[in-house]
Amino acid sequence: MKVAKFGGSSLSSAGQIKKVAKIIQDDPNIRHIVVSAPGKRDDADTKVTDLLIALFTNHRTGLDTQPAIEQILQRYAAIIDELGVNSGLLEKFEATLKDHLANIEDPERLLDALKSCGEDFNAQVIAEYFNSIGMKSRYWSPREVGILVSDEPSNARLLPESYEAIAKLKDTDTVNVIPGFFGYSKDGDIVTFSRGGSDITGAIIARGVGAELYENFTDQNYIYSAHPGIVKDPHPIEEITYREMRELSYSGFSIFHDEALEPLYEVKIPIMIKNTNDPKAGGTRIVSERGSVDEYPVIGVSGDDGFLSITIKQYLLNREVGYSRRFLQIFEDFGISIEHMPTGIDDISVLMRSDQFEGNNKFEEIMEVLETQLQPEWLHVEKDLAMVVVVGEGMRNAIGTAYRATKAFAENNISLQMINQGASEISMFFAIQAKDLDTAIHSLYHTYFDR
Ligand SMILES: Nc1ncnc2c1ncn2[C@@H]1O[C@H](COP(=O)(O)OP(=O)(O)O)[C@@H](O)[C@H]1O
Ligand SMILES: N[C@@H](CC(=O)OP(=O)(O)O)C(=O)O
Repeated sequence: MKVAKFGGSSLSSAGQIKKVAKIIQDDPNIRHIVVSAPGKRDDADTKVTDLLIALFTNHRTGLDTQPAIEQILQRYAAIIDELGVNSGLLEKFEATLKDHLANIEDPERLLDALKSCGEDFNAQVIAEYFNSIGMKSRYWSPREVGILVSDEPSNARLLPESYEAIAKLKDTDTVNVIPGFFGYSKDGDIVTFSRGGSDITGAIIARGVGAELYENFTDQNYIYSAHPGIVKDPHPIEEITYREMRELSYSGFSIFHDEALEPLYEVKIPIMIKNTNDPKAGGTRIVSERGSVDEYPVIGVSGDDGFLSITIKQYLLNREVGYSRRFLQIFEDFGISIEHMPTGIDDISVLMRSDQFEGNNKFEEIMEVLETQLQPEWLHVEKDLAMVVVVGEGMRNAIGTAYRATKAFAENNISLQMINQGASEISMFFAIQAKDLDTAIHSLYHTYFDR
C-alpha cells in the first residue's frame, strides 16, 4: 500500500486534478493521498497559499478584505466549475474564511488558520470529484485523522502520539484525501508546518499507516544534481540517501521539504519523487543506502543566500574556559538559531539566517550585548552571504573533493569566507558572497558532473 502526496503544481487547475485522478485509477495500491493548495498555473500566477497570506495582511492593515476573498474563491470556483462538482462548497469556503477573520484575534493563529484553508478546501473539492467519477473517496480533516502538533505557529512539529491515531486510516475501503500542511495543537488550534510542509504531512501519513512507499508527485521527472533553474539539463538522480537529501533540501533543493525525511528514515519507508505530468517517466528514489556511491561520490550541489556571519576574536581564547558557551548563550537568549560555527584558536564565527532579524531589533541588541558582556578584541560582521554545499556519501573515501571545489572557486574569482566539513563527512559547506551564488553552483556542478 502506498501514500501519495500531490504538490501545488500538480493541483493548480481542474485539468491537473484530472491527471491525479487518472494516476490513482491506474494504481490501486495508492490508498491515501495528501494534497496541497492549488499552486501556480504559470510563472505569472500566484499560489493560493500566497493569496491567503495576502488576505491576512489586508485584514491586519485595515484594508478591504473582500477583493482578496473573491480572488481566492475564484480559484476554487474555476476548478469546481470545470470538474462539475457541488458548487455549494464555495459558500462553505466563504463562510469559513469570514468566520476565521471575525473570530480569531491572535494574529499568529489567524495567519495559520487562513493558510490551512488552501489545502483544506482543495481536499474537499478533490474528494468530491473522485466520488463523482465513481472512485469511492473520503475527505478527512487533520483533526479527524488525529494529526497533533506542537504549538509553534507556522513552524509546527508532529507530536509522536499521532501515529497511533493515524493508523485507523488502514481500516477504510475509501481513497482517503487528507489536506497537507497543518495539524491541531492539543488545545485544538490550527497550526501549520513551515512553507512547503505538505511534504511533511505526506511523510507522517506514510509512517502512520505503515506504507511500503511514499510517492511524492511534483512537476519534475527527477531530483537533479543541481537546481534545474540554475544549471541547464543537470544530471538526473536515480537514487539518493535520506542523509544526502536532508543536506541538499535544507540548502536549496526546494523540491522536497527537509523535515519530511525525519518520519521515514527511522522506519526505512522509501520515497519516490515523480512527475504528475509524466507519471511513467523516471523518478528519484530516496532510500537508506544507495548503490551508485563509487560512480557518483558527490550526488548534488546546492546553495542558498540570506546568511550573515558574526566573528569575535580574543587573544588566548582557547585558554578561557566557558567563553564559547557564553558567546553562544547570547544567541540562544535572543532565540536566534545558528547554522554553522567555524572556530580558530583565538576566534569563533557563527553563521545564521538573516531573516531571523527581520522586523525586530535583535541584531543591534545582540551586538551591544556581545560588546558589553564579552568585550572581544575584535567583532566583525559579514552580511549578504550565501552557503554552498557539496553533498555525497562517497566523499568520505574520495580524495581531493575539497581541492576540486576550491580550485573551481579560484578559477571563477569567487572569494571564500569560510569552509566547514561536518563530522559525518558527507557534506562540505562554503560561505561566499551572495552575488557569487549562481556562478559557484555552476562551477561546482561542472567540476563534479562533467564526464
Ligand atoms: N535539485 C532539484 N531537482 C529538481 N527540482 C528542483 C531541484 N531544486 C529545486 N527544484 C525546484 O523544485 C520545484 C518543485 O517543488 P515545488 O514547487 O515545491 O513542487 P510542488 O508544487 O509539487 O510541491 C521544481 O519545479 C524545481 O524548480
Ligand atoms: N501550500 C503550502 C504547503 C505546500 O507544501 O505547498 P507545495 O506542495 O505547493 O510546495 C505552501 O505553499 O507552502
